[in-house]
Amino acid sequence: MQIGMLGGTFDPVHLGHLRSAVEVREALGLDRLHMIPAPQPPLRDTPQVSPEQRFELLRLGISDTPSIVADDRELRREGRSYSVHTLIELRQMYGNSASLVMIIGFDAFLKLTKWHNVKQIFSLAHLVVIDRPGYNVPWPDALRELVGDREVDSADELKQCPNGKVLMLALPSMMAISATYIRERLKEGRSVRYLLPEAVEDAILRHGFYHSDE
Ligand SMILES: Nc1ncnc2c1ncn2[C@@H]1O[C@H](COP(=O)(O)OP(=O)(O)OP(=O)(O)O)[C@@H](O)[C@H]1O
Ligand SMILES: O=C(O)c1ccc[n+]([C@@H]2O[C@H](COP(=O)([O-])O)[C@@H](O)[C@H]2O)c1
Repeated sequence: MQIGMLGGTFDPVHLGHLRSAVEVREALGLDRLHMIPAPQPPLRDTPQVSPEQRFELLRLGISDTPSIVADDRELRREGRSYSVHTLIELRQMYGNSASLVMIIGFDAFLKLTKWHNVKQIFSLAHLVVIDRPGYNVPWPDALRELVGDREVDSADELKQCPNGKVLMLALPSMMAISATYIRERLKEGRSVRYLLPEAVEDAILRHGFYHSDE
């Protein structure tokens, strides 16, 4: 069995996240992909839109996409949303023989050396890094050292052991969409149509999320 985890602030979830989730699940042949909102993302300010509201937007966005689930497990934990704790829970849930894959975009990968107990992450899961437009930069030395000889060339190699490998993955449809761009446009009262699922856009406009108070 092969299980994926795609964590995020999802403030809000957008088509860059969702299309990546569909393509990465297909590319790796994942049996299930958990999309997990972080209530208190460790390396940034806690968003104004609450964890429950961001989870609800994610749930609306995923709708009934096969094998992709909105997972609220981090909402049930106190404190900073450290991925290592989430991976421990998923490992307990799926057992030691499942191949567990943590998926992050290249922008998040560039900060990986700052993550909590990052070496333990490799004892729990593989890491798959997906390309993100605008982030074609060289790896810092500390990151190269952390990855060491864990890098593999193909998705098949992730199936041969439960954890510890790193795969850099270019997906066919990279999207230059970010939540920052969406928040900025909403603040300016501009259209966000086709950047996120219609149901998510409708809910954001109905609740008045991200609009300017001035
Ligand atoms: N357009 C995209 N293509 C590929 N990966 C993405 C894309 N947008 C976000 N990701 C990845 O999804 C994960 C969660 O992203 P996050 O919720 O922080 O969204 P974001 O758009 O980067 O948000 P923000 O603009 O607020 O920083 C991260 O690993 C990030 O790298
Ligand atoms: O565990 C950590 O130390 C850690 C540090 C930074 C980010 N993360 C996780 O990485 C995911 C993407 O984070 P972000 O800030 O890019 O939205 C999200 O699930 C975070 O909880 C985790």
